[in-house]
Amino acid sequence: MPPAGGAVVSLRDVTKRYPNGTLAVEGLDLDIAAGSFVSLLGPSGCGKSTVLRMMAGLAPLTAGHIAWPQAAPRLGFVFQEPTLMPWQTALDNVALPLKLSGMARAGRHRRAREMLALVGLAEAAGRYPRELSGGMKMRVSIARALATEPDLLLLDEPFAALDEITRFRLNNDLLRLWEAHRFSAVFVTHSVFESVYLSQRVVVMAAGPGRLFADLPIEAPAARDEAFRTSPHYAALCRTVSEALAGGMAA
Ligand SMILES: Nc1ncnc2c1ncn2[C@@H]1O[C@H](COP(=O)(O)OP(=O)(O)OP(=O)(O)O)[C@@H](O)[C@H]1O
Repeated sequence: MPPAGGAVVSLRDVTKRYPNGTLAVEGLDLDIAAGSFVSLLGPSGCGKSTVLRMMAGLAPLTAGHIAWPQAAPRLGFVFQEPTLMPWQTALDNVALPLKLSGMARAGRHRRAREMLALVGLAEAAGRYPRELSGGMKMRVSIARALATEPDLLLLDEPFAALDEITRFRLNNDLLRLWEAHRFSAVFVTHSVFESVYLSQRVVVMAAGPGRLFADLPIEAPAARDEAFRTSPHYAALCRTVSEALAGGMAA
């Protein structure tokens, strides 16, 4: 099967077996439409992180292939832990990927300041990670991932360790960033509520081995806000996704 038209990435019959014999993912076909926000949802161990890591080139495939229809797409990765360098300021942490790509100091600092402003941390540029809250550290991590203007942003449960209020706020911030910049996003989560709130599409995976169980479009208003979060429509969508997840867990 060729890559789907308009896809930023296409996985075809992708299988991953780890060296210890664990079959983490088997026969996965998945196309991510350019500019879309897709959540990967599923029980612990169903292979969500493995899929993301294979897309990022951090884990080799055992079989199948991953096609990138657009030449040399830029990728950004946001991990569950913010993974900031403790001895560098927020500004230098955000500027790091730009430094690695060879951008001169003045240019990368200018860009890093813009990115920190985008995530609401303009005032914290000179602070070290130990001086930032968990939510602020995650904002720095997102700013760092966006600094290289990625075509595809891969997020692996970025908000799982945060309290609910911070999580809701960062959900909104991430959506605003996505609306403004329209990068493609693949967001791994355990949370039905988060997946429905953020996504245009929720891909439910089942375990043993990891595979695609359900593929659900989320037909909801373009503006996702607190009114949407408390609407009957949101509740109904969450119920549908929740039932698919229960089916995937029983499968
Ligand atoms: N480096 C590794 N070596 C061996 N097995 C691994 C490795 N990484 C993951 N696995 C196994 O592969 C399977 C899929 O793991 P993965 O982390 O992709 O799942 P997940 O759905 O992201 O889980 P979680 O939601 O708990 O993070 C699990 O059985 C896990 O134990």
